[in-house]
Amino acid sequence: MSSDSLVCLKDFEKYAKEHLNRNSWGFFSAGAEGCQTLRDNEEAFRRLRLRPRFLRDVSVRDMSATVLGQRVDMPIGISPTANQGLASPQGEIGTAKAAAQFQTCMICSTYSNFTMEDIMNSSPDGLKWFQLYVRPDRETTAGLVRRAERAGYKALVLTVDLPIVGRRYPDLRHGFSMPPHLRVANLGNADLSQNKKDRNEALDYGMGGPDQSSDIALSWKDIAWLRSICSLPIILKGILTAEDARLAVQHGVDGILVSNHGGRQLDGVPATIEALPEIVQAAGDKLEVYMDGGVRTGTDVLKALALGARAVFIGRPAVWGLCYKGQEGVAKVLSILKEELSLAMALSGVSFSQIPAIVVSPSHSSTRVCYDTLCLYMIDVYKSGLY
Ligand SMILES: Cc1cc2nc3c(=O)[nH]c(=O)nc-3n(C[C@H](O)[C@H](O)[C@H](O)COP(=O)(O)O)c2cc1C
Ligand SMILES: CCCCCCC(=O)C(=O)O
Repeated sequence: MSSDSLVCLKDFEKYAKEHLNRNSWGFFSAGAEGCQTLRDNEEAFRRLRLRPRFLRDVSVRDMSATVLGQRVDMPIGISPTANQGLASPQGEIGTAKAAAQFQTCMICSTYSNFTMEDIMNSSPDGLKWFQLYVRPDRETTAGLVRRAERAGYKALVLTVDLPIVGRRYPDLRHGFSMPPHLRVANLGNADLSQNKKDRNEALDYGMGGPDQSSDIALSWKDIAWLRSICSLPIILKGILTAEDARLAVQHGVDGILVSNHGGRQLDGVPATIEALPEIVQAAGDKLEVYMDGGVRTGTDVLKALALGARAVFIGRPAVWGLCYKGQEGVAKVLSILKEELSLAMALSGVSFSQIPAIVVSPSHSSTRVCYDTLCLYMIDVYKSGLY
């Protein structure tokens, strides 16, 4: 299949579905339980409408942004996904090189198949953050954090929405297993993947089972502990409410990545694009807010930016690209999204991807966002009843 025939991210999803085996496709595509949230992440974008403005000279569109003081060429980064070796032998190294090629941010999972050092060394000039799962053994966790800092990662992304792994039916039905050639590289191949027969132990990660791999007792006080062992900025990934956003501010966190783990954890939580506005409002100018979940087109990116995200991240679409052609496939996915964002900006009269000010008006049925000194209205059709 030539790359010309894949023109949108959904084409890459189709390709991955046709080419991955059941084990890998099941792992990458799964959502939790009935997959309400998984579906809603994409559908909620479709419920939003853009109000374009014209005659605004859109001949130059600047898509660059800064995240925690670091410049990126576009406000579209790559979220952490475990086990990218299931999609391509290039694994996380292919993804990292593509992200560096586009001068954008890649978040590397604790559960990568290459070590964080190998990933960094493959593309040292690209901006990388390290995603952390806090393990019950604090010494192991501290070791990961220190290694990430030493290797050159610029932030710690602490995932907070996975005290226990969600119930994902495909993994339960078929018994997810890691092929023997892949390893959980950062943990020296800790026993996270041994073809367990017991379907209740789902992902072989031991989550919630006897060999628990994530610290279920993790709490707000541990932010101070993390701060005490490293000097990297801390981003919380998985926050979905204004209440928790306010706590994040109180605990001196540097950023929030609004996420529902791609619909893989608690089914029934809001789509991330719906959760975003209350978090942006609660965070004010105290910390940076990013989002992921269901971003599939340039207009999705524009909607998230208009609702106050500083940048968006993609999870599965990068994996689909990787499956298609390794680094080249991920680069193609990024180039499509970038091109679509550029087009969406031109067609809506927007010249910059950074938002100087946000005004959320609770009394109004729409959320009013000052964008590039213009006003762009995002109308939630459910709330407004206008359509
Ligand atoms: C196969 C897969 C593996 C994931 N692994 C991780 C992980 O290791 N750490 C993490 O914080 N989030 C992980 N996530 C969640 C993603 O970081 C991200 O939140 C989600 O995929 C975004 O939604 P999208 O796939 O619709 O873009 C994973 C998601 C998928 C689909
Ligand atoms: C101990 C954590 C296992 C999680 C595996 C990776 C992940 O986040 C996922 O959604 O899958």
